[in-house]
Amino acid sequence: MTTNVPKVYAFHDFSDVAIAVADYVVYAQNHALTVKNKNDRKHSNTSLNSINSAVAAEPSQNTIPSTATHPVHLKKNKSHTLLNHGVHDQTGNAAAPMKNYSNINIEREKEKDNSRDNKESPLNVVKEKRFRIALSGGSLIQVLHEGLLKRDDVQWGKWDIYFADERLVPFDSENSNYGLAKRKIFDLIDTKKYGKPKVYHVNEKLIKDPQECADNYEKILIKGFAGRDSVKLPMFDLFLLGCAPDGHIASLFPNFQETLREKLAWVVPVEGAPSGPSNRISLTIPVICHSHRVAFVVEGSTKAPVLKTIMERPEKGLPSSIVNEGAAGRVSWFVDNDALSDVFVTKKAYKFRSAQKVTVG
Ligand SMILES: O=C(O)[C@H](O)[C@@H](O)[C@H](O)[C@H](O)COP(=O)(O)O
Repeated sequence: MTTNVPKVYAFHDFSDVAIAVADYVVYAQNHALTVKNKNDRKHSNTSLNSINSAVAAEPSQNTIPSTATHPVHLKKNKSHTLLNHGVHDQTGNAAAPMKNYSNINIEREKEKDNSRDNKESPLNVVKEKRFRIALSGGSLIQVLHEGLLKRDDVQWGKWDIYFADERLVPFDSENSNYGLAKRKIFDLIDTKKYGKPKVYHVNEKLIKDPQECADNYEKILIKGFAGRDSVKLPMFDLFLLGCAPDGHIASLFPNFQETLREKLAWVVPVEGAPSGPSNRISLTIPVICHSHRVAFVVEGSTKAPVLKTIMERPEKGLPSSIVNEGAAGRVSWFVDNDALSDVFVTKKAYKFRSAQKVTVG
């Protein structure tokens, strides 16, 4: 694999991380809610070839079916990998392998953007824009709690919030990502003042069946992203990820090669997770890498060893290294100094982009 070095913003402590992440989120929000021109998406260069080459010990796979307008598994088997199952379009017809998937996708995005630019007045565009964000669980929720809730420029009413992953436990469990985000963020928003975000979580009734739950959540994403414009992959304005000491991001674990190699599904079931609740669902690497921006938020000394591997040994193919490669140029890391101790990487000072003009780190 080639080495793509992401931007790494270093901070003194957790509070500084929270302040900067909130600023970055608001910046992404403002960008998403403002008129875009066609050049805004020119960096939508998700490279499945890069992703392929970044997945350890996996032969390169360039030929991907392209006829379907959204994920193509009507009813999936446990394995979604391209080599293991038939591929169908929306009508259930077999789809023949065609040209390079990512190029077609980029062309379609460009065409759509051009046609939007031509047809819609700026006023209409602004009215219809929504900020689409994916959240992970874990300490990220506390970071957002501390950073976002005290700001008065978060347009919550224009947010569509999805989850990067979910642990398949009841929502009132302390392990539920949605449950945690609800208690720590959604329930605390002054909705009279800022509006109410649309929150898309898994169907709690399906938590006993990871495959069904993943399929159902994928349908929710398809409805949200492909309802108006058919798309091959959803494009989040911002995808927020943590990284666990064992290297997992969302619920994509190192050595779970089948889920890491997934090319077609937007959401996969995960069973037998080595840490935390065993059954989960997760958005996939192609979805993460297709996002307009990806930000990792990592704090604490327990993360230092894994960060060293991610930053210094990308060839190991940890999930975050795959994202650093697959979304190259759109990835930022917000990390405190404890997590960066002993990591050889160029650290940047974060420059505030939204209303405030402060520099921390
Ligand atoms: O459900 C999950 O397991 C999370 O989405 C997961 O990917 C999380 O982001 C990391 O485990 C980091 O969590 P911490 O920041 O709490 O270490």
